[in-house]
Amino acid sequence: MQKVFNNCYDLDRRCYEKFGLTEDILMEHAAEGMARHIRDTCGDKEQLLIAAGPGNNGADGITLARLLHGDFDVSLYLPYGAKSAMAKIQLERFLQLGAEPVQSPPLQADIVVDTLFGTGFAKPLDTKGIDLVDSFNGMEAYKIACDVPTGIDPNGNPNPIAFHADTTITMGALKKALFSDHAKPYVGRIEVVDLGISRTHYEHHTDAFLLTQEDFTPPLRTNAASHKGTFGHLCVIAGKKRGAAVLCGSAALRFGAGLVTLISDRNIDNLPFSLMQSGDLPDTTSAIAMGMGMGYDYDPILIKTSIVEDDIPILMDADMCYVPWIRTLLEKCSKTVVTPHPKEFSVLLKTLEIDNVTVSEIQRDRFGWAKRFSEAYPKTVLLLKGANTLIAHEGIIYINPLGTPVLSQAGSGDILSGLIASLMAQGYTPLNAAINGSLAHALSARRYKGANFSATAEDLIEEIRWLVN
Ligand SMILES: NC(=O)C1=CN([C@@H]2O[C@H](COP(=O)(O)OP(=O)(O)OC[C@H]3O[C@@H](n4cnc5c(N)ncnc54)[C@H](O)[C@@H]3O)[C@@H](O)[C@H]2O)[C@H](O)CC1
Repeated sequence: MQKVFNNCYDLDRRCYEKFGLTEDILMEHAAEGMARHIRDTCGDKEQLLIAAGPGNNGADGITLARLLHGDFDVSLYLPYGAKSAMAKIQLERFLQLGAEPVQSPPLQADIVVDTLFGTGFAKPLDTKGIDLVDSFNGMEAYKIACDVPTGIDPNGNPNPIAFHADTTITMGALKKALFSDHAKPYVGRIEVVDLGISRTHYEHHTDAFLLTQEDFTPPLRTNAASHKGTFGHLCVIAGKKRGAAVLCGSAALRFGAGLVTLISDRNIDNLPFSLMQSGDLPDTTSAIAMGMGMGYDYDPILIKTSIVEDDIPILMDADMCYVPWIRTLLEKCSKTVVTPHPKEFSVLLKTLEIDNVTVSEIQRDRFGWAKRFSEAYPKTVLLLKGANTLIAHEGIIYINPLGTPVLSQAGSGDILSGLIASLMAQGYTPLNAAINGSLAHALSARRYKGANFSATAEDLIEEIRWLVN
């Protein structure tokens, strides 16, 4: 897990006060990090265009121009001039080389480094900025963004457009803006550069963490004297669209639940042999999944009472966001996970009378809304689906950036529910179940070898068998 911050201004200040570093030292390391990346990965390329803005993001770029001048054919372009104190100092140092900034950017370059605006990006790009970013995006070049791609605002939204980076080299620590859904197409690969001090020392407290593959803890079986009851009994409520419950149950079984029963008052035809069905909740139930394909008029009487009385761990997806009695479960049960996509989340916020917001308002501030929900319902783990899935609990947010377009497929959400509920049935805490279920979902998609448009829900379930670490 890596720490993620709103921005680095407080961390920089702490560096000056606690470790006696200066802005100049930090900046030299920022630029040296970019220079190292360019030397290591672009040794065969010659023409380097650096577009530098007026502030310290631009100052990083001017510093980079000095570091690489002589080794590369450097064009330094300053469309807004050099305005911050450090930008002026760095420009003076650049001029001492006998070099000059160019008056207009070359039409083509091998490498384009965007150092126009970083964490100080404060208002929409003006026409000049839009035209520049647009022309850079159209170039066939290797594109590097310094800290944050220009145009991405602090909430991670292109405003109104953004630099399309192949790689973003971010300074000191990861920033939330890089992990919004809207920023995902723009950031490319993300690298963090140390600023004269290890990240361990540079980073401080935060409320957000980035999940990596190394965080994945699969439910490997270590108990040699086990039996099927050792690994829990998941019950999936099968409502109107029974296929959703079958996919959920099949994924849960594949991910290690000892027993999976579909609960329905009607016979379910063509059920896979490994899934059971029942009209009532069995006494051995160790977790419940409900909502997927359930419909909005499901009669909860019996089920709701047993869930609440026995405080059974429960995963709620999809249609559960629409039913007012979700509130009882969220308030009375101590182990709950809710897994909406943005539209369902908008409905859920309304159902729970937290707020009335549109899907696009949610998508423009996913971190903010996820945090707000988790503060209103601290016992519940929220998993907000998206290109970068967010998992929120007690105001802390975990980001899963590993999802791919392979997952944009009917049934994919039912599988995610099954993976998480399977772990809940096996005794994982709701938070660990949400984290590991979400990682398993993304890693299955990454393992899939077919064309990225071709995976069906069944294909994803097949991939689960290979998730050993
Ligand atoms: N630890 C670190 O992250 C370090 C980061 N460094 C770099 O410094 C920038 C942040 O610098 P700052 O001067 O605060 O902000 P910017 O350069 O991003 O921009 C500020 C500058 O731009 C003007 N401005 C803002 N938005 C717009 C706009 N849309 N149109 C026109 N002008 C705009 C604003 O008024 C200011 O003049 C960070 O990203 C890193 O790259 C340092 O290297 C130290 C360590």
